[in-house]
Amino acid sequence: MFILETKGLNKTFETGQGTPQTVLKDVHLQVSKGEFVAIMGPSGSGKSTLLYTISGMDRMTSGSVIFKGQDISGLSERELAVLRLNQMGFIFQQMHLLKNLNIRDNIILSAYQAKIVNRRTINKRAAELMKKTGISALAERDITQVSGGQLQRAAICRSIINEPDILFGDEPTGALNSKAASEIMEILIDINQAGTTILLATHDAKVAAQAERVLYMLDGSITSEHRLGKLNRINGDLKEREEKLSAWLFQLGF
Ligand SMILES: Nc1ncnc2c1ncn2[C@@H]1O[C@H](COP(=O)(O)OP(=O)(O)OP(=O)(O)O)[C@@H](O)[C@H]1O
Repeated sequence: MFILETKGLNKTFETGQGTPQTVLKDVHLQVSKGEFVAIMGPSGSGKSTLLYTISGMDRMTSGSVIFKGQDISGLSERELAVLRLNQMGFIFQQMHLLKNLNIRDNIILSAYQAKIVNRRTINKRAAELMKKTGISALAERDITQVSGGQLQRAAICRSIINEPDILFGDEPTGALNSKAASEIMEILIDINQAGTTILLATHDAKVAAQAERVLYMLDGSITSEHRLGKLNRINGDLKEREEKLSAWLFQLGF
């Protein structure tokens, strides 16, 4: 069963200089429930635009996006906002945490807004997530008083507090050193193994090698895909996966 499907998805930006730019071209994508999919491709190939369009943050020009059996192209802005709040999680670099709130309040804010469960449950869930991601001691800190890796952990807690069906990530480890990046990936894999579907864009083969399937985008289209299968954490086959992925990317000229 597909949790997410796009059919003939196109996105054209009006650039203001008279020449519209078509950034997504006839994208057909199918993501199964519980899958972990990475999107790679050169800078400017349309990875971020794809994530924004699929999640309804940006309007598609034509085509359709079917999420959990529902075509979301006809939904109003308000309906899309509710869908995103309740069923989707985002770890995007542009979506900063709020400066006037401490770490805990940043994490719980969207859950209070969603009102799916009561505040007591939300607070309990936030405490569990902070514990799991190792930031419990930082709950009261201002977001300017923690490291980039710690901030990213808080962003992850915030993105999953409403227990989304799907988690979108745009370079979720992009700004981090390699130790912090691999710790974040551990957390994402835990989330995926607990059942959340993950779709993330990355330039980093080490990150993508942990996904089940890697898609390659070129000039607005998905031109190729590489199936790696589920990561076996116990046997630690990451190095081999990374080598296979790098060889594939090399063939594609990446
Ligand atoms: N709001 C916008 N208006 C006009 N053009 C845009 C807009 N957003 C993105 N683009 C253009 O769309 C193309 C794809 O951009 P996008 O950010 O999706 O690529 P990307 O593959 O995510 O790149 P990167 O790896 O550098 O993040 C680029 O040429 C970009 O300039």
